[in-house]
Amino acid sequence: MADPTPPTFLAATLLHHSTPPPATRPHVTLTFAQSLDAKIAGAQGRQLILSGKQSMVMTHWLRTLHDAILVGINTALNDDPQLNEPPHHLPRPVVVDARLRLPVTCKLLRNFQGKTGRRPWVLCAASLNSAFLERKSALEAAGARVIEIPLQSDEQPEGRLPVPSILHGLRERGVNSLMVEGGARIIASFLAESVVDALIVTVAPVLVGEAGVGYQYPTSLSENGDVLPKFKAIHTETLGQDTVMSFASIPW
Ligand SMILES: NC(=O)C1=CN([C@@H]2O[C@H](COP(=O)(O)OP(=O)(O)OC[C@H]3O[C@@H](n4cnc5c(N)ncnc54)[C@H](OP(=O)(O)O)[C@@H]3O)[C@@H](O)[C@H]2O)C=CC1
Ligand SMILES: Nc1nc(O)c(N)c(N[C@@H]2O[C@H](COP(=O)(O)O)[C@@H](O)[C@H]2O)n1
Repeated sequence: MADPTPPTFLAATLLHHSTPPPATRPHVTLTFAQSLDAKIAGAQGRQLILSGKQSMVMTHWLRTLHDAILVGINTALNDDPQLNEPPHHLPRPVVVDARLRLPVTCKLLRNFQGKTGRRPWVLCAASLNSAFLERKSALEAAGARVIEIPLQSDEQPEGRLPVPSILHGLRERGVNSLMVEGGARIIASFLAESVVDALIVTVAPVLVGEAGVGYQYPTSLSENGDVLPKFKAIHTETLGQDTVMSFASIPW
C-alpha cells in the first residue's frame, strides 16, 4: 500500500472499536464491492474485480484494522482469496464451511505454510460422517484449525451455520473485531441477524447484468412490521472511479 496511513474516514466509521465489543460477539464490519446494478460477482459466481486500484487499497487498509476476516465457502472456492496485506498486521482468515469443502491446496493454507498468512480457521458443523472426518484430518494436517459451531435448532437450513453461534465462537476465541467480505449468502445472513455495526460499500461504475450474483435481504416488509432496517450514513468518498459509502447501524 503506497499511502502510509489508512483513509481518514475509516477511523470515523470504526469509532466504536475504541470500546469493547459486546460479550457475545465481536464488532462486525460488513464490506463488499458492487456494480451499479447491485451485483458482486459474475455469472455462476465468477470473480469480478469491481474495485478500482484506490478503493482496493482502502479495502486492504480495512483488513489491517480488524482481528479477523470472514468469507463463505463459495467465495473461498471461487476466488481462492488471500485475505492478507503483508507486511501490515495480518488478520485471522475465517472460512464458513459447514461441510468442509475447502481444498487443502488453497492460498490461505499455502500462505500459512509459507508464513505470509495466519493459520486459517475453518468453521463447520459437527459430523461423524467418515468422509467429513477424513477431510477434517486433511485440513488440520495442512495447518487449518477446524472449529465446530453448534447448531441452534432443527430449523437451521441445511448447510447454514447460525450467525450468532459463529460470532460467539469467534468472540470466545479472542476475536474483538471481524470484517465480513461476503459472498452474497453470507452478506444476506449477517444483515438478517442485525449484527452489522459498520457497513462499507464500494460502488463501481459498471453494469454486470442479470446473470450476475447479487445479495438479497431476506426479511420482507410485512414480516418485520414495515420497519426497515436502517443505517446512518457516515461518509461518502470518491476513490478513483468508485464511490465508497460508509454507514453505522442504528439500533431498532
Ligand atoms: N464483490 C465483492 O466484494 C465480493 C464478491 N464475492 C463473490 O461472492 C461469490 C460467492 O457468493 P455466494 O455464492 O453467495 O457464497 P458465499 O461465499 O456467501 O458462501 C455461502 C456458503 O457458505 C456456507 N454457509 C454456512 N453457513 C452459512 C450462513 N449462515 N449463511 C450463509 N452461508 C453459509 C454455505 O455452504 P455450505 O453448505 O457448503 O457450508 C453457503 O452456500 C463469489 O463468486 C465471490 O466472487 C465475495 C466476496 C466479496
Ligand atoms: N473490495 C473488493 N472489491 C472487489 O472488486 C472484489 N472482487 C472483492 N472481493 C473480495 O476480495 C477477495 C480477494 O482478494 P485477495 O485475493 O484476498 O486479495 C475475494 O475473495 C473477496 O472476498 N473485494
